[in-house]
Amino acid sequence: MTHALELKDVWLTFPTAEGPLDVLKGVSLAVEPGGSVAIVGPSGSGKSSLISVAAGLEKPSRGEVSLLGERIESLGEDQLARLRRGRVSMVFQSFHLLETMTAFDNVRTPLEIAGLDRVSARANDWLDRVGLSRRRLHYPGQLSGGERQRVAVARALSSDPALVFADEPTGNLDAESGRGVADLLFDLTNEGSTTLVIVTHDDELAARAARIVHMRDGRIV
Ligand SMILES: Nc1ncnc2c1ncn2[C@@H]1O[C@H](COP(=O)(O)OP(=O)(O)OP(=O)(O)O)[C@@H](O)[C@H]1O
Repeated sequence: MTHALELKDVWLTFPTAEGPLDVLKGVSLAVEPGGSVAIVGPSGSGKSSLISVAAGLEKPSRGEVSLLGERIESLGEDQLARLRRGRVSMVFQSFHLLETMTAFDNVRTPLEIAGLDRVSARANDWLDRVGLSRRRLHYPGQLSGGERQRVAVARALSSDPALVFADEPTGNLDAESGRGVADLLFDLTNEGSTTLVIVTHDDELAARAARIVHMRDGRIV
């Protein structure tokens, strides 16, 4: 595999009442395995759209998307799920934890679904690494924002994925817990061979990535 992620002339167009709206306008991007890339740009410039298309959450209207060496734009849901399972993870601004599950189960369940071994030991180990071993049996509603995001980071990284997409992972956190979550994301992905693609408004956070990609009006500039 030469690239962890490759986009070639990707367009994303939505129908709107005023006619078609081009949200991505011919974006090309190649990310080497093991690196980190920050995507920055003004609000509405297409950063979240880019990450959604790159992660396979949204189909491009035109262009090619390769994830871990495989073209994904014409894959069905099941094929895409199989490709991503345990190898591609997401961290969202709003955490996306399952409220009815403990922190431990939020981390363990995806590992089980991915068919990995030692799922309980891994979940405990990762909760420990993010500093939450004493909160394993707490539900998301019993955790602070920073703690919730640390559970989400443990969940994202516990499968030892090849690629992690993080969309404004510190956007809902105060400066101090944001810094803690950013430290974890960068340190823990650097430790392994995980590629990190992070969307952020925060220049300090972006500066920690090996490479910064600037977006403006649906294009990389
Ligand atoms: N489903 C949709 N239908 C129509 N327009 C959309 C849709 N999704 C996104 N857009 C538009 O696409 C543009 C880019 O949105 P996107 O969320 O990718 O920007 P962003 O750079 O991530 O912004 P922010 O930093 O504010 O999160 C915006 O103008 C948005 O309104």
